Amino acid sequence: MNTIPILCLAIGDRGQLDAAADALSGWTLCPVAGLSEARRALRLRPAAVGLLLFDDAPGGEDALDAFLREHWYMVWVAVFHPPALRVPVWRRLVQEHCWDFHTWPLDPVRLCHTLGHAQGMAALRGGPPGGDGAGAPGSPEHAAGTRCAPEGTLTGHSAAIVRLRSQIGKVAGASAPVLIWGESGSGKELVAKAVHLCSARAAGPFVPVNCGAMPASLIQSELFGYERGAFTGAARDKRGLIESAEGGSLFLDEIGDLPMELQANLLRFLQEGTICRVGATRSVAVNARVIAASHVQLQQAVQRGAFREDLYYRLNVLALDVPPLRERRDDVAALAEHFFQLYAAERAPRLRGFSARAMHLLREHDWPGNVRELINRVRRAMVMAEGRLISGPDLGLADAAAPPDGAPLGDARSRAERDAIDATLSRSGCNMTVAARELGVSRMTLYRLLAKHGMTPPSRAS
Ligand SMILES: Nc1ncnc2c1ncn2[C@@H]1O[C@H](COP(=O)(O)OP(=O)(O)OP(=O)(O)O)[C@@H](O)[C@H]1O
Repeated sequence: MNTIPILCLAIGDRGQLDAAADALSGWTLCPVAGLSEARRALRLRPAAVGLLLFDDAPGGEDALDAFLREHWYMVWVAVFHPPALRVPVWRRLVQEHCWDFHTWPLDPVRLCHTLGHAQGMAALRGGPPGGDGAGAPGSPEHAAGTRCAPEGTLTGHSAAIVRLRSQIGKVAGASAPVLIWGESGSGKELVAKAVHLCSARAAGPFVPVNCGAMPASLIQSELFGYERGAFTGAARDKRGLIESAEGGSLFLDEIGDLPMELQANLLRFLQEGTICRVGATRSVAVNARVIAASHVQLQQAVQRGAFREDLYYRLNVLALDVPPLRERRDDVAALAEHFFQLYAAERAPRLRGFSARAMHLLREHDWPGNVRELINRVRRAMVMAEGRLISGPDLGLADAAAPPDGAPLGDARSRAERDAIDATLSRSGCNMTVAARELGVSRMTLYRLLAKHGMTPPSRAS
């Protein structure tokens, strides 16, 4: 008997449930007819695999589409009569949401085989958010005897994200500093929060500090605090951000931007667990875990003499790499759907989702601004779209013009990127902030792109 439950959902004729039960006698099925019953059943008992049964020409494809989007983390296997697939909307539903399909009448041996594979697939994905998939019997995390960051904290089910979730679980159980590397907008802060939330410090504070955004003149007093009279204007004692992370985690974003003199103070804190407020004569003990992040390889900064080597080794005990979005294209659809739901309040009421072409273009795009760029494009499209489905142009993703004969694809992409930057900069009056926002990337990324294409940054301040 296979005891892992499979949701068996009949759309249309309820008799399909009996036929499925006959074919799958050794399985634990949760039979439901219709979407309301399915939602109720999943609330009571989450399932990682669903069998979707439908007959010839069922109605309600919009509601089913919404239901399947809501339960995107499940692995779905469809069973239908072949004529149903002559209806384009049903063909699209199966194509978009189902991992495999069978046709009536059922072949029990083949179906058992498929469902076994579907369960294996579900275990790899980590299972339902808040359900018993992540770390559940049969899942890789369970086999490895480790905790795993819950799926809800990081959307995606690509192999890279499944691996990252498992690494977060392991790192969270330790107490050493963590160093997170990843391109701008790839999700470093989200990963840092996941480490904190999965750790024994979850009940304590998570204090983020962007070392790159703080003026050098303020950063020492902000981080370490000060005593009354330490400098003009210091009318009373003030705790710094490190002290306010007591019992929790201190997230130092863009650690590579920390001025040299403060790197020494941070090193002392990591070695001794104490800090000295500005103007103080005594040090105070602080119990906070340091999680640092950088979008530049710190080792190169060490070689340039811009980052202390001893601090680098002290921080680089547990390292996590957040892969850029272009290296986990399998996550793009799930992320786009996630943000579509997240910002549902902003969307035009008639908007139902993404066209298949838009999804294709999202998957093909190179995402220099990573997940942040995806958020910006989806939010803008949700406001600007005029049809029922978001199209490629709504997302600012037009089909790339065919490259001239013989031109490699890389050249065409590069030319299109350069043209887009050029046009946006001139539209924005050479304002880097406005242009970066319009392109859906950070200012930092825009500067990097300009350097990559040998373009000169505009001279006016922005
Ligand atoms: N896997 C994910 N699932 C859901 N949201 C994500 C995911 N990855 C990133 N995000 C979202 O994308 C945005 C950018 O992520 P985040 O701020 O963590 O990136 P970052 O690498 O720290 O960026 P920067 O280097 O610019 O500081 C945030 O709104 C974050 O919530």
